[in-house]
Amino acid sequence: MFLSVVPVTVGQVLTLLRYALRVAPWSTVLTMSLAVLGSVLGMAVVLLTGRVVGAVPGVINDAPGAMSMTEFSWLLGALLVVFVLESLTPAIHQVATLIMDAALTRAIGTGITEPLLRPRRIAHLEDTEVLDVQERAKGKGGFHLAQGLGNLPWLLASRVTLIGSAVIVGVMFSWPVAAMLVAVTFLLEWYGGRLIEREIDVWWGNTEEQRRANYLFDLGMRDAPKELRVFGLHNWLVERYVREWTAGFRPVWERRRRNVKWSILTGGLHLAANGLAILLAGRAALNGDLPLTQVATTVPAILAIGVSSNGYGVVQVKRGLSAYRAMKGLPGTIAERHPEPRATTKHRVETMPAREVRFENVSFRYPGSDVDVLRDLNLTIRAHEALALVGVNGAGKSTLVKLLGGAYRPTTGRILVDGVDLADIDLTAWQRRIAAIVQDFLRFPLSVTDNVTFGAVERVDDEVGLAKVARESGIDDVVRRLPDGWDTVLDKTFDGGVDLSGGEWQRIALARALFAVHAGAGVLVLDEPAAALDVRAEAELVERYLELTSGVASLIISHRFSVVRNADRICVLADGHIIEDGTHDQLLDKGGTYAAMFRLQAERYVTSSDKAGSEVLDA
Ligand SMILES: Nc1ncnc2c1ncn2[C@@H]1O[C@H](COP(=O)(O)OP(=O)(O)OP(=O)(O)O)[C@@H](O)[C@H]1O
Repeated sequence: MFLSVVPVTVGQVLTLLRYALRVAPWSTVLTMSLAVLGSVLGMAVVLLTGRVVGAVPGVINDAPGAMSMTEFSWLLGALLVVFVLESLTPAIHQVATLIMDAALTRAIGTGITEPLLRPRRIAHLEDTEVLDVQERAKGKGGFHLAQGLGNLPWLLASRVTLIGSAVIVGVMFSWPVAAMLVAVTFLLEWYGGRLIEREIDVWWGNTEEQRRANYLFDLGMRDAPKELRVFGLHNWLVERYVREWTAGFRPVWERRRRNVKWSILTGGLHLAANGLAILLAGRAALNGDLPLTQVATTVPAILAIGVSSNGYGVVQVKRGLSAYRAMKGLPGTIAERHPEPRATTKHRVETMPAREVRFENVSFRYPGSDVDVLRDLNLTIRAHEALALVGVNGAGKSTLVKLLGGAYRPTTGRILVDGVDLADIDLTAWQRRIAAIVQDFLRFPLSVTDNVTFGAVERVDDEVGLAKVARESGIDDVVRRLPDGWDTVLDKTFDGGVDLSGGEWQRIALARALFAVHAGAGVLVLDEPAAALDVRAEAELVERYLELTSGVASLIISHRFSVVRNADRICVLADGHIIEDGTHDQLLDKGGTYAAMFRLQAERYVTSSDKAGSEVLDA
C-alpha cells in the first residue's frame, strides 16, 4: 500500500534500474554510487556545519565544558574536507553520466530496431499499430528513455537526502515535523506523477500524427533533401512539418500547460510546508527549546528536503518509463500480430530449388486491404531457366517477388519449392538462396567492397571473387577511377566519399547479385534490374547476366521488351493471374496481349526515332 503511493513506485525504479544495470553495468553502478555519495556528503556538511555553528559561542567565550580550540580546528578541517569532496563529486558524476548515457543510447537504439529487423516477413513494417509502438519507444518530444534513465541516480540521491534529512530533523528537532515533510513531499509527488500519467496518455493517443511529422523530418533531412531543394519544395516541407508536428504535439502541450498550473500550486504547498517547519524551528529556538547546534542543523536539513524534491527528476523518470514500456512491448506486439513461421531444418534448403518453384492457386491481398492483387495464380519457375514476367504497372509483379522471397504468405494457395511448401521451410535459409536486385535496391553509404559483398557477407574477403564480378558487371572501370578504389565510400557526405550515377549504382547492384550467385544462390531475381541504363546497355547487360547465371532459376521483371525477349520463357501477368505463357516468338505468333504490348513499344521507339531502341527491339 505504502509503495503504491510513492510517486514513482519502487517496482518502476527497479525495472529501469535492472535494465540500466544490464546494458551499462559499470557506469550505472558508478553514477548511482557517486549520486548517493554526493547526497551523504551533503548531509555530512549539514551535520558538521551545525556542530561548528553551535560550538562557536563556547569556543569564543572559552566557556566551561566547551570545545577546545584544537578540537574546533579539527572540526573545521573535517567540514572543509567534506565540503571539498562534496564539491568534487558532481564533476566526476558528470563524466560517469556521459559514459552511461552513451551505452544506454546504443542499447536503446538496438532495442528498438532489432525487433523490427528480426522477423523474416515484412507485414509488421506496414502495420500502423506496430509503427505506433515503435514511435512511442523512440520517445520523441521529451519522453526519451535515456533521459529517464539518466535521472535515476538523481532520484536515488534525492530519496537518500529526503530520508536522511528527515531523520536529522526528527532527531534534532521534532519527529512529527519530519513526518509532515516526508508526507507532504510524497503526496505532492504522487499527485505530480498522476498529472504526468495523463500527459503520457495524451502523448500515446497522438502517435500517428507525430509519426507523420517525423516522417516529413526524415524526408527533409535524410531521404530526399536534394530533390526537395531542386524542386524548390523545401519551404513547403518545413511549413508542412511544422504544421504536422504542431498538430501531433498540441494536445501534449495543452496538457502540459494545464499541468504547469497544478505544479505551481503544489510547489507552493510544498514551499508552505517547508516554511512552516522552519517557522516552528525558529519559534522553538526563540523559546529556548532548541539549542544553537540543533537549529543550525535542522534548518539546512529542512531546506535540503525542499531542494531534493523539486519533482523534475520524477517527471523525467516517468516519461522515460513510458518509452521503456513501449520498447519492451514491441517484440510482443510484433509476435502477437505477425506470428513467425516455425523454422524447420527437415529440408535441405542449401540445394533448393533443384527442380522448380511452383505457385499453386495463389491468391494474395496485402494486410488491411480488401483487394486481391493475385488471384488463383499458377506459375512454375523451373530451376536453370530464365523466366520473364511482364505486365502493366500495378499488375502485381513485385508482389509476386515478395511472395517468392517469403516476405508475405499467400492469403490462399501454396508456393512449393521442389514440392515442399515454403511455409514449412526455414525462411532465413531460403532467403539466403535468393539473389535479388529490386527497383529500390539498397545504396549503402559504405565502401564499394561492402556494397558488393553484401550479396554474400560470409565471403567478404574473397578478392578474386570481387575482381571477377567487377569484370562481369562492368564496374571494374568505375572502381579504377575511384580515389580509393574498392575502399572508396559511396556517399559524398563522408570524408573522401563519392557519388555514383544511377547507372553506375545499378551496375554495383548487379555485381552484388552476381557475387551472391557465385557464392551459391539458387534463384536470381532481376526486378527492373537496369532501368537507369540506356536501352541497349540494359539489354546487353541482362543478356550477359543470363549467360553468367545460366545455372540458376532467374526471374526477370522489366517493362523493356529488349530485355524480356532474351528469357527462355515469358509469362504475362494480368488480372492477378498468368494469362499468357511461352517464348518470345510463340507469344508474338499468338497475337495476344504480349504481342500488342511489344508492338506498342516498338512503334514508340520508331516514332520517337530512337534508332538504337528500335534496333534492339527488332534484333
Ligand atoms: N505494401 C503494400 N500494401 C498495400 N498494397 C500494395 C503494397 N504494395 C503494392 N500494393 C498494391 O499492389 C498492387 C500491385 O503492386 P506491385 O508493386 O506488385 O505491381 P507491379 O506489377 O510490380 O507494378 P510496377 O510495374 O509499377 O512496378 C498495386 O495495386 C499496389 O498499389
